[in-house]
Amino acid sequence: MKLQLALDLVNIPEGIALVKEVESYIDIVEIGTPIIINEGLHAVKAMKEAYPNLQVLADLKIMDAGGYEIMKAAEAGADLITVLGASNDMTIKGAVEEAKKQNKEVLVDMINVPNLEQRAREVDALGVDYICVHTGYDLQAVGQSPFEDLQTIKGAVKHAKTAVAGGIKLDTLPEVIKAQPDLVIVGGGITGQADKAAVASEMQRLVKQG
Ligand SMILES: O=C([C@H](O)CO)[C@H](O)[C@H](O)COP(=O)(O)O
Repeated sequence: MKLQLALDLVNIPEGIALVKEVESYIDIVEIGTPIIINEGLHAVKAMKEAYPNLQVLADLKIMDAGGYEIMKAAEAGADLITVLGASNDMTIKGAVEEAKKQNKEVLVDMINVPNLEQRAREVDALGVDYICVHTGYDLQAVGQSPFEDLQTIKGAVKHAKTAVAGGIKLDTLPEVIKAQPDLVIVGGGITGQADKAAVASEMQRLVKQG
């Protein structure tokens, strides 16, 4: 099981400084969609240059032009790139094909997919690397969480690795780990804490313990 730190509400220098505090406790650093909107793929390039030993995920949430957008993120140094589960199969196929060419991984974000179990099976058959259940900020704000969705896809996905994101904190991490995802994604649960290193270190301990 791996731990991914999601950076969303910082600029490039703030993100690089934040990762310095938790570098040894995380496997993957995510350049979140808000950062990419603000800074472009330069943020991915800057993070990879600053931390060549960490994997960098570009949260592009690709919805169309799968192959082209994967190619651009790969050029910037991303190791993993997100594509939306709600996009067309042709988009996901194009993304997977290009990612394989570039030796990169595709994480399909199932945010707002209504027929989760069926779509997870379909996406799994397209050869993606990860399928991720995700409760976004707007649904977290009305009390939703991704925990039940994780159970749903665990029963449906046979080939891809599974991932979970959306409001995970230190106190809810044990419940998440029980469902045995391959990847746990945490944003505010680390970035919003006063002692980020202490929280990330404890999260790493729990994740490694499985
Ligand atoms: O993907 C995310 C969100 O849609 C904003 O882009 C976040 O990175 C993801 O939800 C993890 O962050 P937290 O919910 O703060 O853990």
